[in-house]
Amino acid sequence: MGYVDEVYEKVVAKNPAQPEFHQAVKEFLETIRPVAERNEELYRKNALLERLCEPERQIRFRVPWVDDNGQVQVNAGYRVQFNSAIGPYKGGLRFHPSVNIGIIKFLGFEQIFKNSLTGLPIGGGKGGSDFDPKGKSDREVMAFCQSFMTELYRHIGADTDVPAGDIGVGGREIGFLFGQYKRIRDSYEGVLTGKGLSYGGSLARTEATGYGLLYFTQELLKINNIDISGKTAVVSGAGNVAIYAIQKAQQLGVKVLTCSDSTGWVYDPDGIDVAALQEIKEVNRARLTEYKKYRPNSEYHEGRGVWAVKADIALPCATQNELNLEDAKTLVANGTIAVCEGANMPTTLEATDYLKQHGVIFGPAKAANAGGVATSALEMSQNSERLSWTFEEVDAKLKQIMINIVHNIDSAAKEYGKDGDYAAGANIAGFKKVEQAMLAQGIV
Ligand SMILES: NC(=O)C1=CN([C@@H]2O[C@H](COP(=O)(O)OP(=O)(O)OC[C@H]3O[C@@H](n4cnc5c(N)ncnc54)[C@H](OP(=O)(O)O)[C@@H]3O)[C@@H](O)[C@H]2O)C=CC1
Ligand SMILES: O=C(O)CCC(=O)C(=O)O
Repeated sequence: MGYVDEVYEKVVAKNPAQPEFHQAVKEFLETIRPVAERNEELYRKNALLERLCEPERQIRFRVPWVDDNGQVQVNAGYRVQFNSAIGPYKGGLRFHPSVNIGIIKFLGFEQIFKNSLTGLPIGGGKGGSDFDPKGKSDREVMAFCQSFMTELYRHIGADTDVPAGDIGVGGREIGFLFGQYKRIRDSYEGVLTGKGLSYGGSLARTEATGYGLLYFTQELLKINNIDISGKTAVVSGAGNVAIYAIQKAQQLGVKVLTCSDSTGWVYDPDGIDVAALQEIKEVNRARLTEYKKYRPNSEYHEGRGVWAVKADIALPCATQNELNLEDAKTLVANGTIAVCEGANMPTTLEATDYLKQHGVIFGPAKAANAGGVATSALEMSQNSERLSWTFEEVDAKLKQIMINIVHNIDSAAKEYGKDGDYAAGANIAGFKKVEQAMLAQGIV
């Protein structure tokens, strides 16, 4: 048994019943195996991989709040501060009933390497709660956010840990969280990103993850001598990432045929109408069943099904493990040329292997969706210098960051004899910088 296998076994033994965390660690360790073998003595002596897989700090706390009927409710809150070797902890907050410590740890672990790939000085962290904002009044969401921040504030700060949004946490939630932090700390600082434009937010942060995904996909296809323009795409999700991925795809000449939420999915043969989607999801917080009212030619189906629609490009933008082996087989049978991940870990390990074995260009999440956190880091820069950049400035920087990521992961894959394996390239390139910083900083 080699070093990486030993480390994986220890992680599973020390963190029982956390399948998503195990999956993320396994995917990472398998792909950096050649680097670990080349440096085995050094890594073993410094327990480098063992330290990398152990969060620097993890916090779980009670979040009590009162609902509109006067009933007290209790949720669990989490923040996992995974690795600060290259900068303050940075990563989103997820509010969804499925949240548990294993989910937050997988997300925090991925965030370490994603943030490294951006080239910006940000460490990895993630947090959230099993609170479900769906169906709650604005007052209930505010009560929850205030209670959540009443504990979280003591662990975060502009130079310590800077949370942002993720599933279930958008502009409304960030506003309530920021207001409570400022009130408790009496400090107006860039402690959160994804803020509103009137109180320190950055232009283009709302669009950044989706736009970045498309800049990444465009460049990845380009280095494979394929022009993105004129292609068709299937997208899953109908939230922040999906909406702006669809918008940028259309600007680049791609026809997007589908989107989905947790109850069903839409097929629109004329291309998804982004304005309709924004009104349904961002303004009305409604279900996709509404879409047909805007587009009578479209179809709505209950359940899941977007991967069965034939298209050139697949962009999973909803949640983890939403694209399984059967879906991968369908995509290959349909002649899909590329899968680029907007969501975090949306493709199962078996599906990823199948896609790679069948020549599908695979853009892994930690590279493909890094545009969101990269733009968050640009928001931190603007907050530090107390200036705001124009949309065009931020968007141009975002585009260049995504182009750089494509070339860096391509070179890293080639350097270790894994030409075209961009998942390996992303893990290796992201890891190398963190590894150097950890070794330089001693045993901490
Ligand atoms: N926001 C960001 O900047 C970034 C987000 N990501 C990742 O992108 C993904 C989407 O995030 P984001 O768009 O921000 O989140 P949103 O909450 O805005 O949207 C999430 C979308 O995915 C659907 N969804 C969520 N959970 C499930 C589920 N269990 N099964 C089926 N559908 C589901 C939601 O449907 P419904 O409304 O019905 O729940 C909704 O359409 C996540 O994996 C997130 O971690 C990655 C990088 C940055
Ligand atoms: O903007 C951020 O800090 C984090 C975005 C995020 O949650 C992610 O990259 O998964």
